[in-house]
Amino acid sequence: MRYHALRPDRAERPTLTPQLELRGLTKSVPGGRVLFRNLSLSVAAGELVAIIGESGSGKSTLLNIAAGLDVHDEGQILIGGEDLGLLDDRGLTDLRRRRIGFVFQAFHILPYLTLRRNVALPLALAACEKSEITARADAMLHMVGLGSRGDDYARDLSGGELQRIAIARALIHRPALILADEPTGNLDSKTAARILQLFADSTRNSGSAGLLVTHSAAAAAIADRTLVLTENGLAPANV
Ligand SMILES: Nc1ncnc2c1ncn2[C@@H]1O[C@H](COP(=O)(O)OP(=O)(O)OP(=O)(O)O)[C@@H](O)[C@H]1O
Repeated sequence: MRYHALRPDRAERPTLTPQLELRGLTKSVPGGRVLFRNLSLSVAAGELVAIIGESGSGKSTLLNIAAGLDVHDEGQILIGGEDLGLLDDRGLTDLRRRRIGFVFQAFHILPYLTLRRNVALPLALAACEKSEITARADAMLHMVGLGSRGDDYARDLSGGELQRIAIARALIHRPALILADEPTGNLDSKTAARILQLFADSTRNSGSAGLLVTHSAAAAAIADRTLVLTENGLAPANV
């Protein structure tokens, strides 16, 4: 278990407004089974929190709830201080585009687009100038070590390269919150370790709050805090 006190660079930082706040969340699934009750969590800008837990405990469901993609029974979710419960469908969609980045295990990268266009997709939806989109996409490709490959097609990439593109795309619009669901599940352990380090560094450098669901001890070790999900909410994990 790592504590902030072990990281002087983080301990000296002034307290920041949490980018993600979950307050008293309860979620049950059809049939009445309660996945978790009264769950609370606060994640600051630049902080990376790993969530572990048994298969079926509700980790992916929790990420989806944090993004407003699934509904909860009770509780409140704030992203960058904005209360999701006060938004209609359109407001939620807009908030997701502006403030959230996703990295999924299955990548969701479009094979017949170039790497530059894949990475730039969140900006295209935000209606930026074309020159700015290209410059920012190229900067993100550079950050993930694929700076010379913007014109290549995603269909030609390896699993590790695809995951780097997914990270670049998730961060390009400088989201308040980045959510990652088992981002290295398909990768060999050496590639997974590199991708995780990249994910952690990029999240911290972008000043995003990161929430990472994982089964991997290596992934948990790279986070600032690791929490285990149970029916009673989140508790510090012994890793
Ligand atoms: N809409 C739903 N209807 C019925 N059951 C659901 C629904 N959504 C989630 N569940 C159940 O809730 C449980 C939690 O699922 P979830 O995918 O969040 O778990 P997880 O912790 O991410 O699992 P894993 O580690 O295996 O990926 C599962 O048993 C799943 O079948």
